[in-house]
Amino acid sequence: MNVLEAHELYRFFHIGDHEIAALRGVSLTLVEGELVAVIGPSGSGKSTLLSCLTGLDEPDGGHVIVCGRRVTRRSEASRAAIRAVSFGILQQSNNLLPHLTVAENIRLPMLLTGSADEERIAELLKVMGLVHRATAYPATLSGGETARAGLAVALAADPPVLVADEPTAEIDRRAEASLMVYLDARRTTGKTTLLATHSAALASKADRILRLRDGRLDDG
Ligand SMILES: Nc1ncnc2c1ncn2[C@@H]1O[C@H](COP(=O)(O)OP(=O)(O)OP(=O)(O)O)[C@@H](O)[C@H]1O
Repeated sequence: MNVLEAHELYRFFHIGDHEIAALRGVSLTLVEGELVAVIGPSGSGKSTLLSCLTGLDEPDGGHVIVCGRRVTRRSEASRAAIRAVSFGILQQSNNLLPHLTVAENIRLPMLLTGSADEERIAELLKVMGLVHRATAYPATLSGGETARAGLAVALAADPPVLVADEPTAEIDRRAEASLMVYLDARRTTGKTTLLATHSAALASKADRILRLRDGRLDDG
């Protein structure tokens, strides 16, 4: 079953008279249980693509469908509602709310989609090596801890689609290995994952690699 579809996405940015075509007609389809990696040089449009897919950004052309619902051309509130139930998102900038502790940040996506599963919170804290930081606030975390906490938040609600921008950029080997175990487990339960990554190790675990160049996908 198709879980995520993008049809002919275009996104332009303007700086003065200069136009940047960040996405130029990107189409893709992800099915249940697929782990797909998007790779491409810096500036090729990976982050823009992920933002448009998850409704964090609105493309200038084309449309996106997740779990049978259109994401694009909707109000911000309705995009946010679809996002909460369909996506776990890890962005390059940290996705932690500053006034909540690590454990509270992990609990929040669960509360938004149902109820908090304290066992799962404990497991995510353990897998990400954050048990001792459960009651810490984001401002007091190291870069690696912030990245791992962000991952735990993205995985918290066991979302149908996990979309992660450079999930291993700031984490060590052990955390990367834990993440890979988690991603494998998602596959076997039919959950879909889309990663933008520069990590060859991570991309090699994917079922499929999509190559982005100057806002267009090569055949992968
Ligand atoms: N808000 C914005 N305003 C102007 N230009 C932007 C904006 N966001 C992205 N761009 C431009 O769009 C292009 C694609 O950027 P994007 O961040 O999607 O690339 P990327 O492949 O994710 O890069 P990286 O691997 O360095 O994170 C780049 O030329 C970038 O400078």
